Amino acid sequence: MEGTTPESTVDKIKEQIAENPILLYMKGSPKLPSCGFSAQAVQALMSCGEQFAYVDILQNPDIRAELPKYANWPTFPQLWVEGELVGGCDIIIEMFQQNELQPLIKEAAEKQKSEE
Ligand SMILES: N[C@@H](CCC(=O)N[C@@H](CS)C(=O)NCC(=O)O)C(=O)O
Ligand code: FES
Repeated sequence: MEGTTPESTVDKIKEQIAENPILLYMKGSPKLPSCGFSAQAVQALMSCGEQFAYVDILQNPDIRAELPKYANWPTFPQLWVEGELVGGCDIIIEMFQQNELQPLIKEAAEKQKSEE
């Protein structure tokens, strides 16, 4: 993309994280994930029953390059809730199995609804 700098990409990332209380950076889309790790994360997240935003990092190579540095997390998927990195696929699945994911997601979704 013309005029894209690492700084402008980080600004874009910060904006996405600030504006979307439940945000999944993934490969592909929730309907058509391009990787098994992203597919697993989507499945766990969808089973929480709330809407979430996503960014397909395969369509956004600048974000793919900069987010791991910004997040200090090397891989995708990355789940961000209320401005904070929750983790990748393993953590999402682990939290889901421990029944910790749903309350986190529900709370973020409730907060957003009450602000609308
Ligand atoms: N164990 C990881 C699996 C994710 C993973 O290994 N992702 C790799 C392959 S999809 C990745 O994002 N590599 C960097 C890249 O493709 O930009 C997790 O818990 O999320
Ligand atoms: S794209 Fe190959 S492991 Fe995710």
